[in-house]
Amino acid sequence: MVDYRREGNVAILTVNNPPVNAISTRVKDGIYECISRAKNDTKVSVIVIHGHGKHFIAGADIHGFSGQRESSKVVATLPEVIAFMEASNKPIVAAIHGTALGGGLEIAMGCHYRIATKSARVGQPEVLIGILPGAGGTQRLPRLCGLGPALDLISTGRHIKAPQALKLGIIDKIVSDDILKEGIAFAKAVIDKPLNGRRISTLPVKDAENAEQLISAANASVRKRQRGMMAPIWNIKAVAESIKLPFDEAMEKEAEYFTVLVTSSQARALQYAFFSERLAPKWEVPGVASYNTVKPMNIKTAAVIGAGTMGTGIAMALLNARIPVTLVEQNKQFLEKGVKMIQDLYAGSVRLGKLTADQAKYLLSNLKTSLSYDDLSTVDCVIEAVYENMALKKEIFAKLDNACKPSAVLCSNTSSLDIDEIASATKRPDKVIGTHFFVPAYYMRLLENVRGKLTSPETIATVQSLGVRIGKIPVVVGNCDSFVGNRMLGTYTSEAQFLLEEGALPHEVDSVIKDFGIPIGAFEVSDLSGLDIGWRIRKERYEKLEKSGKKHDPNARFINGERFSPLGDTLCEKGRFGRKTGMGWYRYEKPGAKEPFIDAEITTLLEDYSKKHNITRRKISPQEIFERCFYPLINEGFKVLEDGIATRPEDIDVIWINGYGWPKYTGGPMYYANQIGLDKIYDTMCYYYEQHPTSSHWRPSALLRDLAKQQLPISQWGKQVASRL
Ligand SMILES: CCC/C=C/C(=O)SCCNC(=O)CCNC(=O)[C@H](O)C(C)(C)COP(=O)([O-])OP(=O)([O-])OC[C@H]1O[C@@H](n2cnc3c(N)ncnc32)[C@H](O)[C@@H]1OP(=O)([O-])[O-]
Repeated sequence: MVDYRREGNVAILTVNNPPVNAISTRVKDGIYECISRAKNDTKVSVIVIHGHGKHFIAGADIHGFSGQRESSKVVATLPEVIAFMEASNKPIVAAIHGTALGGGLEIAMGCHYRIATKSARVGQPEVLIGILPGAGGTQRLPRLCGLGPALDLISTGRHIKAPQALKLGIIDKIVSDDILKEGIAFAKAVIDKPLNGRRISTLPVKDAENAEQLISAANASVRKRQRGMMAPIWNIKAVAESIKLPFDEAMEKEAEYFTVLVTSSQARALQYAFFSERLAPKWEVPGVASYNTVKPMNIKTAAVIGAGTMGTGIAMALLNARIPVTLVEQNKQFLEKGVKMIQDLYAGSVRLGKLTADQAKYLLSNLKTSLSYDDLSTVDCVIEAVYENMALKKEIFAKLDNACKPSAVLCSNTSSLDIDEIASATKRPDKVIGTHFFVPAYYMRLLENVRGKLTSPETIATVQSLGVRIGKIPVVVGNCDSFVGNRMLGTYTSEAQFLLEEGALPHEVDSVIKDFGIPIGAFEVSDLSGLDIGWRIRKERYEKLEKSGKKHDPNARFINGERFSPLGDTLCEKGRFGRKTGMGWYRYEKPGAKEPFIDAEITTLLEDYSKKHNITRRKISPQEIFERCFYPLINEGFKVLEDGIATRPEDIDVIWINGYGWPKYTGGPMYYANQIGLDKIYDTMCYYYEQHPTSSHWRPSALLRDLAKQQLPISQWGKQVASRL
């Protein structure tokens, strides 16, 4: 785990714990033993510590916080090992490449010098997994780079690159990529330098005079940006101790706060989410294939059909990953508008300093445009992103099938339509797959990849690997109406509207949702994305219904015996499409404005609606709003697993965290269900099903019923689910 060798008078410690040199108990013990050996070796004058493989050290082993810990051969804890390193009379140099994160940066701060390659990144990301830098990071970082930057880095968990770390004083020098050679040379040059000023724990905290202001600004920022999360608050509290107490006493406080966090349910949930996000690309379709049995095709060029918001966003996601894109539209005007959208967004990134003008120019140079599918004969992959209309999509796929080379993968960005039916328009259904991106597609990390009945494992592997390449978290799901995310969302939006029929107002429902931690309420999001989008899909369904001989009544509160709320249609008929028309479930100052206001017209509309349908309006408690919005959603997640549409509960949680703003610190709907208790959810579902027998989303899932009896942790019942498929 940690190798020791000597080159002349330089002891070289190599941390070797693939894949990221995480600090397991054995790594910690190894470092302690090797430092002891170097201290005792009279031939050694200086010590270099570096990492084997791609990283210096990416932090403590996250498995160790919730799983069983290995027993330690040495008594020292990580903070003690770091103190032991700092106290060494032989200089220690941390030679950093890849990343020095969390405990990795804390170890580097226990060294007397830190050098790094230009591309190396450092940070204290513990907050993102619900804990704090409990090996002295909250005390050494403010001494090293100042209170302000330390509060920022520790409370946000963001990584910074070596040049910025150098400016902040976190590292001493940027060196070439031959990190070990550089480390040895640097070590030799500092052998005789005095160490007193190099022991960070002995230094005063920089910018301590502005402490009050900096701490209150950090707290205000956390309240705004990381609402509901307990770790950022405790991280700030721990850093604040650095200006109140001497180092050793502040370390005791750090340890105390660390214990509070590491045992919290938020930390467990965040760590579960960390591993779930890394599991998602490793797809598995039981009985069919999995990521480690199939090789993806290499996508060198791509095309996007449709230059609207979705199409341009997808094109940018591909361009950002250096994949040349041909953007196709049906007329010049739409195409020009789309290109302008892309140019404007890149110009914005340049203004914000996220890209240089040259980088933006380079990215745009990979964008081609076309009005003809004839230009797509050589592309490896096409992503269709036109509006949701089956006839149109089938027409496009038939044309693509003729225009593209036989090996090209054809993807649809549909958010709800049947992939098999789309694929049936082609002679290559094995190469057709759904790639459901989320708005804005260049930013949102989720990619829901929908496999059809005939989609080949190679096609699944290709879009999964493309997803990773363009910086997404790709999740494979099966084909059903609205797939996983939107299928579950359907229960939540329906129930939110039923609550309005019975007495709640949009802002009351939204505030319960936001209090739970979802950043935007159901009605706010509906106004944001536009009520007309769902209306168009529903109108297509009504037309289908009418074609099958059933007349659709616009006032109907039931469709095929199933409870339905026509409120969304009513609003659309009044031109209330949401933010874009300045009115939807809320009122806005003007079309396009962002801030929603409670609209008395909506209150009257709801009261009239309830009267017309003989519904006695009542005050609905936040608890009932919560259960009615979220329990059917969770239950639908179990149905999705039951149907084999998702194969793992972790995938559902990843979808909800990354596509729908589900608070990560609750782990996602499936993990959260376990925390509430599956038996409690099941009983509540039964209760509401009795009250609302015409809403099938209240019918409890059989899987939920079975699992409710067993009371197992999610990791165990997740395996049971997979073995049933
Ligand atoms: C008192 C103690 C105080 C200190 C606390 C801490 O340090 S807390 C820690 C503070 N540090 C952090 O929070 C850093 C967390 N890590 C990261 O941010 C990124 O992994 C990365 C930037 C290091 C590499 O990104 P990348 O996109 O190149 O790669 P990737 O992300 O896909 O990971 C590759 C594999 O490594 C695995 N794995 C990774 N890290 C850890 C870990 N610490 N542990 C265990 N495993 C870890 C990961 O699961 C995956 O495994 P798989 O699926 O192949 O079996």
